[in-house]
Amino acid sequence: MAGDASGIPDLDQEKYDADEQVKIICLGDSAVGKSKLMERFLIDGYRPQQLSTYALTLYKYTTTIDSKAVLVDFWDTAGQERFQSMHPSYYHKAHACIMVFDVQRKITYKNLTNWYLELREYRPEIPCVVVANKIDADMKVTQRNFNFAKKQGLPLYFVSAADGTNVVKMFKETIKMAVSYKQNSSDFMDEVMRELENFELEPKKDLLETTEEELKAES
Ligand SMILES: Nc1nc2c(ncn2[C@@H]2O[C@H](COP(=O)(O)OP(=O)(O)OP(=O)(O)O)[C@@H](O)[C@H]2O)c(=O)[nH]1
Ligand SMILES: [Mg+2]
Repeated sequence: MAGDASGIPDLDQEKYDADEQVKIICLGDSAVGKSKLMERFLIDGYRPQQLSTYALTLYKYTTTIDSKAVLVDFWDTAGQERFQSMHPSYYHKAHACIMVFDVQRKITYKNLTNWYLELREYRPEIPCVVVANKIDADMKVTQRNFNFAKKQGLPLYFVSAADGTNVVKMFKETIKMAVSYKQNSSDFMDEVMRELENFELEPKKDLLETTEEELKAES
């Protein structure tokens, strides 16, 4: 979307208006349905912003939590299997992670271990949810035990991007966790970032005024 007359892009204006801003990343093998899940959730206020034609899509979403305006940046990537791992900047300052596997392909479940290890290398404490996608293809899978989530103490959601089952619930709960993490995290770097964000510059003294006063004082 084009910027307004003052030349300030809309996205910056949104950032300015928000009380809180969080970044949520999405991990998982190729074709597990990461992008389809985002599209399903954002279908009403859908505004993808293609930062790179190659690997990264950034989705903006605004919502209200406890009467505060929250701006969510969802980060989605493509073709991850080609890289085996993500660039560190993908994890940088993320406040929550959605880790997706495809209930129809066992290997995508097995690979969660690798994704999780990498996530924890960069973001040891952020909330992470495990998402079993494509349950529309076989509802029986919801009876199966997917121990990875239980073992790691992570919430598990059975969802379908195709028919929408649990998609809104999963995203809304993840956003809440991200906001709560951002506000309460005891991670040192996060605390520094929080301080910097809340830091307001003192009104600058008019330089000319100062000079005149100083001149008077001197004379
Ligand atoms: N049956 C079914 N198919 C799905 C579902 N979600 C995604 N798909 C299909 O799975 C394929 C991959 O979905 P994407 O969302 O592109 O997967 P991705 O994880 O973003 O893949 P990359 O961008 O390559 O990392 C597409 O053909 C989708 O139509 C679902 O809930 N049910
Ligand atoms: Mg994708």
